[in-house]
Amino acid sequence: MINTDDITGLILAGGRGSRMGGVDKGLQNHLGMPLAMHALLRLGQQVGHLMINANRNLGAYESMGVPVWPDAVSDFPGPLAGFLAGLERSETPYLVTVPCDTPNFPPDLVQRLAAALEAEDADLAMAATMEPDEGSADGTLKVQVQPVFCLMKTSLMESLVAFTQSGQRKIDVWTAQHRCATVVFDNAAAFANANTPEELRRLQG
Ligand SMILES: Nc1nc2c(ncn2[C@@H]2O[C@H](COP(=O)(O)OP(=O)(O)OP(=O)(O)O)[C@@H](O)[C@H]2O)c(=O)[nH]1
Ligand SMILES: [Mg+2]
Repeated sequence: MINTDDITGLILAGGRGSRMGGVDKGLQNHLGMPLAMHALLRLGQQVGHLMINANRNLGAYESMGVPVWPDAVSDFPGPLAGFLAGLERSETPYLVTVPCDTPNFPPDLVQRLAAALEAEDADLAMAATMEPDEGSADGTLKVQVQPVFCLMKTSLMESLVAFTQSGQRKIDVWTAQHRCATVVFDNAAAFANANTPEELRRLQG
């Protein structure tokens, strides 16, 4: 069994927040706390170590009490830059990522990803939900991967360095290079994320 103490949890807060008007999304207030703090408290119940990946307002993130690491690569190349910062800095055999804009992610996220990774002898495990298949008229559901909810072996660092250095940035292209487990969570609403001010308001009921 994977021990929680062998897992570092990484909050991904390094994006541009362009759909929210370019604000630093992790610092936006949600029910009295910054969004990133919600993620930190929720993930803190599930892992032994925590860190934040952010590229702006580093002092504000540092005041949340865990190490903060910016992307090593500049120019906001996407979430994989956050994965890389986490892999470079974590001192445990496993790293799990969650985005800062999804405050209600499942409390058993890490436990289920870890169980699947072990059971399938995989290198990575990603969350997924069942979502309406837009190509079909009869309400068929299809598996929608949630790739920023990802548990991975930290030994994947060299692979990700090579991948990003070759100029690639798509998560699914990188994860497809490795043995990957997928865990479907029934509660799709738990993965509702705030990309726009309106979506953030909706999460506040
Ligand atoms: N480190 C890092 N993280 C990123 C980058 N781009 C996106 N992310 C993170 O990846 C997760 C999912 O990204 P989005 O929800 O699209 O967030 P975003 O990029 O801030 O927002 P948009 O600019 O509106 O797409 C969020 O947790 C972001 O913080 C990046 O260039 N570097
Ligand atoms: Mg998002």
